[in-house]
Amino acid sequence: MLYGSTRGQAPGIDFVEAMLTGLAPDGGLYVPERWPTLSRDTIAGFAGARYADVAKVVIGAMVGDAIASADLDRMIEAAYAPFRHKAVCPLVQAGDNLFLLELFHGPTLAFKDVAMRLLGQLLDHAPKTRAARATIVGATSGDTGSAAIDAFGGLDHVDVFILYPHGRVSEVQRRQMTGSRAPNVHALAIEGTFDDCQAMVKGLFASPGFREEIGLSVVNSINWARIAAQTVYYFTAAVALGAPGRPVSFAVPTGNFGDIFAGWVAKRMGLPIERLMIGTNENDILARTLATGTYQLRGVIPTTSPSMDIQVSSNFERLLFEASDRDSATVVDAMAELSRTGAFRIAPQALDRIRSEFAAETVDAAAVTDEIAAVQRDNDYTLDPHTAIGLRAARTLLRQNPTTPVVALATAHAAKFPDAVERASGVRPKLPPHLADLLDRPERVSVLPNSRAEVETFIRRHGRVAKHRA
Ligand SMILES: Cc1ncc(COP(=O)(O)O)c(C=O)c1O
Ligand SMILES: N[C@@H](CCOP(=O)(O)O)C(=O)O
Repeated sequence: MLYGSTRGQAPGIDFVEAMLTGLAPDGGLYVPERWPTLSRDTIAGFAGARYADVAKVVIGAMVGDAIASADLDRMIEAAYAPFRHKAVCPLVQAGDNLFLLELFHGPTLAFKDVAMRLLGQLLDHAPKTRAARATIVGATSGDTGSAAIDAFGGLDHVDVFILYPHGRVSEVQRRQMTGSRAPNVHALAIEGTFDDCQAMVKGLFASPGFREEIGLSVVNSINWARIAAQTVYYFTAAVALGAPGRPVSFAVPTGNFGDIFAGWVAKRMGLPIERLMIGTNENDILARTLATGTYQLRGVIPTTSPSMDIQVSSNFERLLFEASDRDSATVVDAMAELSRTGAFRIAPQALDRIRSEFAAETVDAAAVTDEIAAVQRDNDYTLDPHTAIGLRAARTLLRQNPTTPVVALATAHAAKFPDAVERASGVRPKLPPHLADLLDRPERVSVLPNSRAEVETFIRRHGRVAKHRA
């Protein structure tokens, strides 16, 4: 099982190398050279299975022989043990043929835990087997960072640097990052947007020699291992609703396009997914792209769903590669055009393919408020603003086709965004007991300008891995 870059200029490597490398040396994103598939019988066999057991099969197909299966199975068991719900990612009914897939039962209350807990296990295992030490970086609009800090905090051969946009995350998200006492963890508040943070992370990989010097990897969904782990819950949800005998659609609140791309991967592996619905907030580059065929950057607008205040939707590169018959020259040209002009056009055939599998809806702040209020009133269920976007988009899909079940991904616990939720519903959601003292924990954070050079210097100065390697 080998992985190659969407930009076609990096040698094929196995799953573990792809995970440790993060971003390919040519600036592209790793994808399997050949898509693994699961037979109809295998998928049917997931009915009633434990989440971890489904994960062993689905992730195992993507890992190939890069990790001994007994080791992988052990790591998967350990990854999902700390989840607060026995089903790990339970499905709850929200209406006729309408379901919520709760992905927030991990330690930091967002879907990021599902992949990050496993990544923590895999990265802890990999340096021992490949004799490496690692420096992990991540750009976050709040959730990836908290999940990474929780998963990697305290590991002694890994340093973690998380870049978040100063003043643009919720208080709970910020404190989850700045409240860590682990000496290997560094929360960096960058004077810029999430897109600036993500550009800086990508820039660190392009900085001559830096990647090798510090053993750099990244925990965003540009890392293939994140996508692989996020694929599993599409299988468990669809099978619970009758797949493979019955198609299912998904509505996904979307920012960096990682979570919904994992759904596309599940479909490519054999899961009968009818439609993948992109739900966006006012930062609606993906909805505009589907409507016009032009991927065009605009300034980021702060919204009540801050984790999705993203314009540069990194994983769209993977979809573009697939929709363009895996032609890396098309991707290279598009990405060059994007950096030169802030936009690129998608060829008509590729656009048709994308439109045949995906739909998109922009859900503005007023609709988010309505959705939270209505679900609180009608179902006595408290939505977070990101989940409200997914659910609103799911209702649209259901109106178009009431016979196919639609699953909306519930990507965060309402308590991560208590102010927006209380304003909409009148209910102030409480943090679960393990985070009850979060707002009293002392904070540790470094505020840095939007400058790659300054971040690079900070990592060299504060990273134990960097010092060890020097
Ligand atoms: C709570 C929440 N929902 C949805 C998303 C969107 O996910 P993705 O970036 O994978 O599209 C994010 C992060 O981007 C998030 O943190
Ligand atoms: N919403 C994310 C943004 C980064 O997304 P990722 O899935 O690519 O890590 C966050 O909360 O950090």
